[in-house]
Amino acid sequence: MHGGAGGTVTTMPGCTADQIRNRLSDARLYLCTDARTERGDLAEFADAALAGGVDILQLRDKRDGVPLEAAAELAALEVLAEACARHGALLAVNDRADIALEVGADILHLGQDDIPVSLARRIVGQAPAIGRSTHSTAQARAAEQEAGVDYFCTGPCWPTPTKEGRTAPGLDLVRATAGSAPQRPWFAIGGIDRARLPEVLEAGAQRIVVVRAITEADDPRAAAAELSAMLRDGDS
Ligand SMILES: Cc1ncc(COP(=O)(O)OP(=O)(O)O)c(N)n1
Ligand SMILES: Cc1nc(C(=O)O)sc1CCOP(=O)(O)O
Ligand SMILES: [Mg+2]
Repeated sequence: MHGGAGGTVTTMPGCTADQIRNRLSDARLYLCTDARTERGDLAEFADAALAGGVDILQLRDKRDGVPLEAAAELAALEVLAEACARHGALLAVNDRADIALEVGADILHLGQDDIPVSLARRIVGQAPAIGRSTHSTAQARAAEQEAGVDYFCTGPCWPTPTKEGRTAPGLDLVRATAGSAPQRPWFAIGGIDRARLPEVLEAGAQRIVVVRAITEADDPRAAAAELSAMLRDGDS
């Protein structure tokens, strides 16, 4: 899918733009993980989550809202790039187009307060998919139409300590988005776990993003496998 093996992270030929978008369209389970610096088990954790069925893996390490320094982010992404390559999953970078370009990421994720999509495209080129966070029906509609955007997320579905201070539009935004039948893939995010997933599916989402439901699980592989099975239950 992407480069990034060995002592330094290098940009290598990855998937074509079409291959990335096909895999994105098939994806159901998207995980954001921190670098697990204290636990020191990032490679083992990533292997477990991906073996359980995670389709997209993003590095999102923001303790108290503060992102990792670039060198630490590149080192963690090298580990995740190798894991994604082992499992055929998509690697996503959060916020930073320069780092996405450097590691040959499949996906760059941008929020409402991040750099404009048009600028990100000039940096990363056409191949990587770009995703957008949305928190209202107006933002979701804009993300569905904005040039250069390949998928979007709606949330938070529930208030979450992972993104403190963000007002939750709740499942109403999921229902409204599902009702508008977007042409681009979209994911529900925020406070989703195994117990709440049936409500999210009932509201009309087919894809989800999670953090704690897998990062804080005693058995990340089993947690991912359970979510993945529930998400794919309706697939033929
Ligand atoms: C897949 C995915 N969805 C949403 C977010 C949140 O992005 P953003 O609003 O820019 O907040 P930060 O994560 O950057 O703090 C995301 N990272 N990934
Ligand atoms: C990173 C992030 N973005 C959100 C958004 O609504 O855009 S909610 C969120 C955190 C999701 O974490 P958890 O699964 O632990 O609740
Ligand atoms: Mg962001």
